[in-house]
Amino acid sequence: MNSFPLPGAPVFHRSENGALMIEDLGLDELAQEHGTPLFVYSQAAIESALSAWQRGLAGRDALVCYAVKANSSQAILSLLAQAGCGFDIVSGGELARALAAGAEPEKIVFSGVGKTRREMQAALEAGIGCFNVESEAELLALNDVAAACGLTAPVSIRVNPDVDARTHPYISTGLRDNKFGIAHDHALAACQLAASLPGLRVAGIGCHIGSQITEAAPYLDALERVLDLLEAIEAAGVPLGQIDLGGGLGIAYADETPPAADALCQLLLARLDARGHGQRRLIVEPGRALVGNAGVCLTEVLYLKPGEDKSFCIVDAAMNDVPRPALYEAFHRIEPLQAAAEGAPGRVYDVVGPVCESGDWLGRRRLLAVQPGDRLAVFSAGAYCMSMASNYNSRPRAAEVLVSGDMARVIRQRETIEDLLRGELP
Ligand SMILES: Cc1ncc(COP(=O)(O)O)c(C=O)c1O
Ligand SMILES: N[C@@H](CCCC[NH3+])C(=O)O
Repeated sequence: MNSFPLPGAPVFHRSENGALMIEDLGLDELAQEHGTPLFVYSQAAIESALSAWQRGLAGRDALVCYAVKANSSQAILSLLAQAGCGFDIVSGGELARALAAGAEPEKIVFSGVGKTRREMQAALEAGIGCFNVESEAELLALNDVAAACGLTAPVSIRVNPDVDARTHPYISTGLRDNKFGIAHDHALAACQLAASLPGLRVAGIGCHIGSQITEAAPYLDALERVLDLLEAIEAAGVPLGQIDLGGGLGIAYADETPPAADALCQLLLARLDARGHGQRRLIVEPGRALVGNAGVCLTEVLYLKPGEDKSFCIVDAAMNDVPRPALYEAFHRIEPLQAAAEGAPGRVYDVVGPVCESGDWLGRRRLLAVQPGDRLAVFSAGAYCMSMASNYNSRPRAAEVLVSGDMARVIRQRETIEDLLRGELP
């Protein structure tokens, strides 16, 4: 596995003496200064990922709405907002985070199958750009809330196009038996219902077929199906303005070769043009592709437990910090922060955390030449790690640092024991 380029290269690279670097800073120095486990992100990597989408969509009526769930830290949201990005939110909490980070309300879209009336009201009052509605029952509830507030809710119907995104079953969302979206066959009725409700304004149609998608084909299939529907719905008398193609573009955790964002956008735009829809407003909702390979989780080796059949490298980060391996058996590359001495003996380890679960592993069968006290980087930890981190085993959540060039700043303090106990009553 280690013959592939480092995820996030060239932002992540090794110096001449073998130290692992993020931009112009040594990761080991950052780990020593701020302690471990520690998430470290590159501002340049996030900005360059966003500009690939913006480049691919340049000259069009298009908006990139970052899926906040991938990493919802305030500093990351604000740097994306400053770069002109919109946001895809799925809760009142994400709405508050996006607004606090300086998001323009009209560049916010609200997805999710279970929006509460309270969340709908907050988003309406904030003046968000669109609600991506996932059921007829939700249309009725949103209409009630809008009427009660004296406002009109812009809605886009999220359809389930029944397309196989060819990704892990837990992160596939566009198949008929997933809970997401309005079934293809019900989309016309849903649009007609929305158009008949006085509190709603039909703004468009969309889909989101899954996450960590590494090919363009499922996107093109979904686009074709959405366009077929859009044409049928408009022919039936409901004009639909925009198309939202959701998020889902994958990243290279190992040897995956997902299309580049600008290339994918060009393919999608060419297909829209070919079908005569090139003038329509297009929204995309990437999450992982903007931040996933911009971050690492640094961890220190606590103990080695060599064995005849299996050896364990026990580190101070765990499934509560980097949950993806436990949840999806996901692969994250793991590298020592300092190069091993020439000829140092290596051993094949399972890299595991201190949490009391056999599922608490970060990497399996990794060849490492390490000693207790050495530090490691878990790569591709910018997306769906900190935002899914928990306090399981009463472990305070890690700190986060954002690097730009040779500057580093703490963007989230390490949680304390007081934080853990806050709000609890004896
Ligand atoms: C509606 C919606 N939009 C966007 C995303 C972002 O997905 P990804 O991080 O795979 O780009 C998700 C999560 O899968 C989602 O559910
Ligand atoms: N949490 C998933 C992605 C979920 C996308 C949300 N619909 C992951 O880590 O890969």
